[in-house]
Amino acid sequence: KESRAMKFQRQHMDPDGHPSNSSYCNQMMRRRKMTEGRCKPVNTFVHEPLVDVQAICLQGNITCKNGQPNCHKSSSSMNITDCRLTNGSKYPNCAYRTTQKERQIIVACEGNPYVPVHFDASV
Ligand SMILES: Nc1ncnc2c1ncn2[C@@H]1O[C@H](C(=O)NS(=O)(=O)C[C@H]2[C@@H](O)[C@H](n3ccc(=O)[nH]c3=O)O[C@@H]2CO)[C@@H](O)[C@H]1O
Repeated sequence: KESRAMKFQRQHMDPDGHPSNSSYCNQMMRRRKMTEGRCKPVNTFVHEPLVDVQAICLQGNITCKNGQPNCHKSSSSMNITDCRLTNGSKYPNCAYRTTQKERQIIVACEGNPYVPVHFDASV
């Protein structure tokens, strides 16, 4: 069974990648298995070393969107790509808009070791 930490990495980590073109999201959402059964509407990939994203959990606690207190915001902005389902998209042909951004990211951390398990938002 896939751990929550490994699920976070599958869904959100792409340290060596970057959207070279507009099909980055179409390819990566399939490759990382987020278009099975349904097209995941929104997903962010982070183009930073895993250790830097794991270090976010050491930042001060902030409240997550779901009200839990185990979220943390990165101290600096990070290279990310937002993938957002387009209006004309029809399952199983999940069509995404690829947008590259530099944003601080907010993740939820859990467990021992205390690591990212959920991507909350970018700001
Ligand atoms: N505090 C917590 N502590 C621990 N666990 C927590 C906590 N909160 C939730 N989980 C868990 O995480 C799991 C999960 O998949 N949550 S999810 O909201 O659907 C993820 C969002 C995110 O993947 C994506 N998104 C969204 C915005 C953006 O900029 N970029 C971007 O990628 O869209 C998704 C939907 O918004 C679920 O099992 C829930 O129980």
